[in-house]
Amino acid sequence: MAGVDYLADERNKAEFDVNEMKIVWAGSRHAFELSDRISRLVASDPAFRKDNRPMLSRKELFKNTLRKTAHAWKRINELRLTEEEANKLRFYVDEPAFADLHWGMFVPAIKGQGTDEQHQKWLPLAYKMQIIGCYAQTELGHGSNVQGLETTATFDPQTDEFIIHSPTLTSSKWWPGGLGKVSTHAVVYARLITDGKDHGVHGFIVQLRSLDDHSPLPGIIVGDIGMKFGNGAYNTMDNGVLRFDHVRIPRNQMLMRVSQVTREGKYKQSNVPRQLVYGTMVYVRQVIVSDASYALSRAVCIATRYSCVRRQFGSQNGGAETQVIDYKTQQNRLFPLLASAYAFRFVSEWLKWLYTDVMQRLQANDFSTLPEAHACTAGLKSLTTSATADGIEECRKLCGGHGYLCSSGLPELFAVYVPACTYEGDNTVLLLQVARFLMKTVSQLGSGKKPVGTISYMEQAEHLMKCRCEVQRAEDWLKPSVILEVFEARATRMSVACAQNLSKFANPEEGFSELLADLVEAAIAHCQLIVVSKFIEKLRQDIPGKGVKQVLGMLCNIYALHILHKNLGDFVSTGCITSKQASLANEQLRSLYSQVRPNAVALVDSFNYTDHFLGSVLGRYDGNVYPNLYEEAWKDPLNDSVVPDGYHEYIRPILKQQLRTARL
Ligand SMILES: CCC/C=C/C(=O)SCCNC(=O)CCNC(=O)[C@H](O)C(C)(C)COP(=O)([O-])OP(=O)([O-])OC[C@H]1O[C@@H](n2cnc3c(N)ncnc32)[C@H](O)[C@@H]1OP(=O)([O-])[O-]
Ligand SMILES: Cc1cc2nc3c(=O)[nH]c(=O)nc-3n(C[C@H](O)[C@H](O)[C@H](O)COP(=O)(O)OP(=O)(O)OC[C@H]3O[C@@H](n4cnc5c(N)ncnc54)[C@H](O)[C@@H]3O)c2cc1C
Repeated sequence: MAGVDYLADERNKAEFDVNEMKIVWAGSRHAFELSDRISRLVASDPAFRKDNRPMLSRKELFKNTLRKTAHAWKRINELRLTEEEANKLRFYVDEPAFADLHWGMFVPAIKGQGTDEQHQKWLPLAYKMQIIGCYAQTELGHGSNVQGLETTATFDPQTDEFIIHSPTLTSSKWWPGGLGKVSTHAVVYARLITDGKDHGVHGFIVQLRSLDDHSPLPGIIVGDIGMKFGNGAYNTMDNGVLRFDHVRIPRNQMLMRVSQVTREGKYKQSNVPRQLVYGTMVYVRQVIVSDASYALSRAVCIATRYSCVRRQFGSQNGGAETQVIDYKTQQNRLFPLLASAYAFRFVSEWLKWLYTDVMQRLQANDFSTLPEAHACTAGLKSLTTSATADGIEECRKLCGGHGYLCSSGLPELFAVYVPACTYEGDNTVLLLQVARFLMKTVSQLGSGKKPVGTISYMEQAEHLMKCRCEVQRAEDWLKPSVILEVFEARATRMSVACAQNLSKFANPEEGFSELLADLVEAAIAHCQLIVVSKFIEKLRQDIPGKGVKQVLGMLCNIYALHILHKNLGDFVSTGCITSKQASLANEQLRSLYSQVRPNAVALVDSFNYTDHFLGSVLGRYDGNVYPNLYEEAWKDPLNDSVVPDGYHEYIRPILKQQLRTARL
């Protein structure tokens, strides 16, 4: 029956204004309207169909992606979309493609590390896509250890050129998205060598392919690195391999904002920190935090709607069975993920602000907030992507058997998403960067250098080391001040314990290596505190709309108390809370689940996702799951014929043989 809303009862239960919540989720009325308009534009365009992806061979899949990307570019130009609108359009097309790296890394690398003259030369070409670029940093032998990269860029003063070379197999560039089959150019990271001296890794703009016939330029070997995890999924992307055999580029193609090589071959450093060479990664990590909230919210939307449709057990006197969402176990698995999606959304908004602020300061030669920006982007990238990858898989399990079908949308979402735990910095490696920042902060306590920003809580380290949680009743756990203090105390105590253990080692690096696992846990505690505190800050703002602030308050408490519950070891062993207070937190959590329950579907409707974007039969807006699931099955190519290909070759002979055996 077309047009029936099977989730209408659920929607009627909502205790808040969904339209206002949509605006809170989008960030502003403008952002909501833009996003709503562009998502509908994409959903209504048959060229952006994506349900057939898992069935396509790699070649068909890739060509399809090229077609869609070209169509998207055509629409962007025809409709004269702004940069913000074009980004949204690519987001809703929902297919990883070379263009993501062109716009997301190649252009930002030139912007961030190039000089004004380089901007003038390269950016107009890139903006018009007259050249297509990628970000070629990682090599076969080294990804995390950027300082260990082996590709060389040797200055030749005779010709005023750099010679780009891959001296070993392990120096082959390996992984860059868009490199394998599409990019005409790349920002290549290579060791700069002048006059026999190695100045470390720097960025260079290198042309890879002819702009006439797309063939690789002389001295360049380039190709795709092969199939990746999952059907469809990230295989739409041409992650590539690249080798250079003494390829010459003009001197002015070294990105020279951070350091320069003069005509005479002298190496000079600008008045800016060397770490700005890593600037593109900071930018992208910030974007990845935002993407985490979208990916998790998408999975949660599917699992929540389906959990309301799905009924199992509990029928009394012939009545309806229980909706699976009403099982406390389902709620205990689902609602913290729902809360996390909102938490990540708000922390990503704050992180975007932090990044913009750092960029403005950099323009004014103020580099003081760079270390904090690095620690926050690295730590939050790690925390949110790990939680999202695990969360998508949990949502799949929350949908029972049907979650395993591609038509649920969850397998592909997981396969596309899970490399986010690795790219832009392996999550453990990034947490260790946060840990270094924490250890440095602890070592400076009492030195007169005040910790600022997200680490300013450490200023109260003396108090936080000995304070006792005041909770006596379950409701006390609803006080933001109580939650903040226990999270601050836990983070401080874990960092200080690591610092104390480190001080037992004569060699600090040796101590750091020995304590890696503890350091990672301290870093996670610090990052979880940031997420909790930014959610609480959000709630201190004026949020209009009936019931909106109240329901967000519930989600904030669910996020914090669930983390507390899952990490009780930390909170209890560091003496931040007692086991009695832990059980009161759990009691409060159960009560919060009951309060959120009637709002669950409305909370996922607030993401405002179209059925096209969700790409899930289980997560359909109208909840009409079963007939569509049934219909979807018949679309599988295996069902094109009643008797499968291979029957005569393989099935029939077995059956015949069994028949003979049976007769014997
Ligand atoms: C969408 C999908 C596309 C995917 C694309 C990709 O994956 S692209 C490929 C993505 N690839 C990756 O993500 C690779 C991951 N690996 C890396 O990012 C780095 O090699 C590293 C950070 C792990 C180590 O760095 P290192 O060997 O230099 O060693 P070190 O630890 O000694 O640090 C020295 C100092 O620099 C500081 N600092 C460091 N980074 C930054 C920064 N970004 N900003 C500012 N500062 C930074 C650090 O705090 C320290 O400061 P201190 O204490 O002296 O004041
Ligand atoms: C889908 C995808 C797309 C990508 N796109 C690009 C791109 O466009 N451009 C680009 O340049 N690169 C790209 N990459 C590469 C990516 O950035 C690297 O794979 C990533 O930075 C991890 O580095 P690695 O592979 O060297 O991992 P490794 O560092 O080899 O990690 C292996 C294991 O060692 C551990 N480990 C490593 N170092 C330490 C340490 N110091 N302490 C403790 N444990 C450690 C890690 O935690 C991990 O468990 C992409 C990768 C993927 C998967």
